Amino acid sequence: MTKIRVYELAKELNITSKELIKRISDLDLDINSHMSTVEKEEAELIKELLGSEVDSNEKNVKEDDNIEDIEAIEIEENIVVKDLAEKLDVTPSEVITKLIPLGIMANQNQAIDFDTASIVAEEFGVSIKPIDIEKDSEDIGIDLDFEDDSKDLKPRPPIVTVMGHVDHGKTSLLDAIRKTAVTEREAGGITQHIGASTIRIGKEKIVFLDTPGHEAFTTMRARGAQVTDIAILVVAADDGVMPQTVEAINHAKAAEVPIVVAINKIDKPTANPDRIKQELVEYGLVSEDWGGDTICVPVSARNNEGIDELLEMVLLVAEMQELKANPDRKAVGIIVEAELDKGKGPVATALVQKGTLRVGDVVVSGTSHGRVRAMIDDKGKRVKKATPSIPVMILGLSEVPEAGEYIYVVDNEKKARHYTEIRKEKIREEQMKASQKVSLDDLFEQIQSGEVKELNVIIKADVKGSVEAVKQSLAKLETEEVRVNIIHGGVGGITESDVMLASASNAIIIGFNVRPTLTAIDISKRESVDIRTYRVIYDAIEDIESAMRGLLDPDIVEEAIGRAEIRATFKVPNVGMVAGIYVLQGKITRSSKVRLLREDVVIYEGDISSLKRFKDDVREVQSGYEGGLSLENYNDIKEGDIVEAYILKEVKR
Ligand SMILES: Nc1nc2c(ncn2[C@@H]2O[C@H](COP(=O)(O)OP(=O)(O)OP(=O)(O)O)[C@@H](O)[C@H]2O)c(=O)[nH]1
Repeated sequence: MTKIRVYELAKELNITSKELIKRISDLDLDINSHMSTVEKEEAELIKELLGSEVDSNEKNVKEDDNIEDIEAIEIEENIVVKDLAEKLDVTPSEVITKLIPLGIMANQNQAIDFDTASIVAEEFGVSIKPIDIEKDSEDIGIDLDFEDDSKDLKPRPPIVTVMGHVDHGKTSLLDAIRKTAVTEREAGGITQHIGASTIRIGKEKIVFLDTPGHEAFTTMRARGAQVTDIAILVVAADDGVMPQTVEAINHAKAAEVPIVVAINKIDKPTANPDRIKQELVEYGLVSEDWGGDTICVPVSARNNEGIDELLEMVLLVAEMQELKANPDRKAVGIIVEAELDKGKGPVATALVQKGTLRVGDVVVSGTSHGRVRAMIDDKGKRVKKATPSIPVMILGLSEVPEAGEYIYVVDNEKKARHYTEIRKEKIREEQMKASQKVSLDDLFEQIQSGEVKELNVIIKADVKGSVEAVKQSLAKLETEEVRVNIIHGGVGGITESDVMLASASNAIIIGFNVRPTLTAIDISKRESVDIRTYRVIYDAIEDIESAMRGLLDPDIVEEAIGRAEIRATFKVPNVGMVAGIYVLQGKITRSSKVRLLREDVVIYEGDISSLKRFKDDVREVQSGYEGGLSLENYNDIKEGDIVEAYILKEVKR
């Protein structure tokens, strides 16, 4: 049932809320006059009963309460008694006294809702109205950040991320870089892990992010922030381009960040830098000495070879990017890491993007705010200020902000608190909007309304051939309204990283004969990323084509009901292979359909032929229990395989 606020109804009737409440109780209706809202029907009834009476009294009311002359004061949805008193220019105890007849025993630090506040305010002859969140957040946005005049811009150090396949030497390279660049003066400092570090080369500085590149990219980009200026792609010269190398390339490309390639481990006898360059061509990275524009530097992180040259190249690329910021203004930065420290309370590392952050500044970041109590740099030193690009750990925040959130300096703590209130509201709105990400189900409407002009797709498959085949077929689906963009294709299961990339790029994920990991499923739900898995390429193409035309049929969708791990296998004469299972999540039922997964690749899809607990046949085995299972006409079951159980349901689109 729809509810109407007493305060709004009073406004409509042109009387005060207090007056309205009094009249409702005079009318002797079965309505609780202390409620801050009434049902819509009740409101209609009240209007009918009071309408004419109110009209004739209108003038008196206005004169009596004398509130029209005073401009309405804006207050938040919930306001602390003390703050309300301040706004009304009375003492907190005066407010508390007015609350008692309303049946509210509050102390000065307790919050009351808007409607109660409006009744109290009227007692003091003041009219209040709720803050216009939309308008206000815009105002505040302008207040927090603004375009700088180009004449105020000064060069700033580049912020660099190191990316690459596992074991290709990301950590070793970062270590080698730090060692090479440590100057005499800094040598005494103990490096502190704050999530990013600054190194000095002559007069220049470079800032390195510690977080593995693609995580830094995706979590931040998913929140709309972009911190990285340049990506160093590490490729081991003895191993070549591997799945995570490709992933890194696609992440950097999606974020439009230039790549400098470090061909690592050239000290190894099996190193073959030319083969790496050859392999990179396939991904659009053509080395300079081969006529392209990708800088490739051979290095050995182990022997400190080529590091100077690599850093020089990074500075060169930075120079071409003309990275600039205005250092003389209120600071704006991005949080790259944050945690709750037992001794220090909430701590967060911020990279200043523009302006200069100083100890004593009042800051807000998402729903966290506070006065900067102290700042610590990556050498563990206390510093008083941080200029553009420079990472510092900040102490003094009210709560742990999220990585990827912006942090702004504001005028005073009151403004900071006010902003966090608005942010909380925004976050609720954003959570609602998250469900508006692209999905096949509503693709057509989104195309029609002009919301989607490009359909971004990530393809994961069990073999490389499928990835290529899908890419080619999808490219043919382009229409005038919508372009199909394959932002990443790779071999293997659907991982957390795929989901984060999809979320950051508003993409859907298509899997062939592969399945998402449990974490990937969790995150996809949180980030509202649409994951579709198929066994046949044709089905996928058909689905996307129909979705683009708004022709998706009512569909049979599957609902995952549980997962179990194969803990042991036994050959049983006349039965075949029987597997000892442990149910990890949900349940496995005798009638459910199942998939057998090996490293997230689907190797069997079908039915269960028997399900047991000890010696007994059972209908289901629940999470946390062991059982035995065999598959219909299938015996290639191995320890470590995963059984995924699901049921099929018909849904209307
Ligand atoms: N020979 C040789 N070995 C290297 C070189 N750089 C790194 N390694 C070795 O390669 C292995 C992996 O190096 P890491 O730096 O841990 O690689 P990583 O990419 O950070 O690995 P993850 O953090 O697991 O993704 C280690 O055993 C290093 O000692 C190099 O230049 N030459």
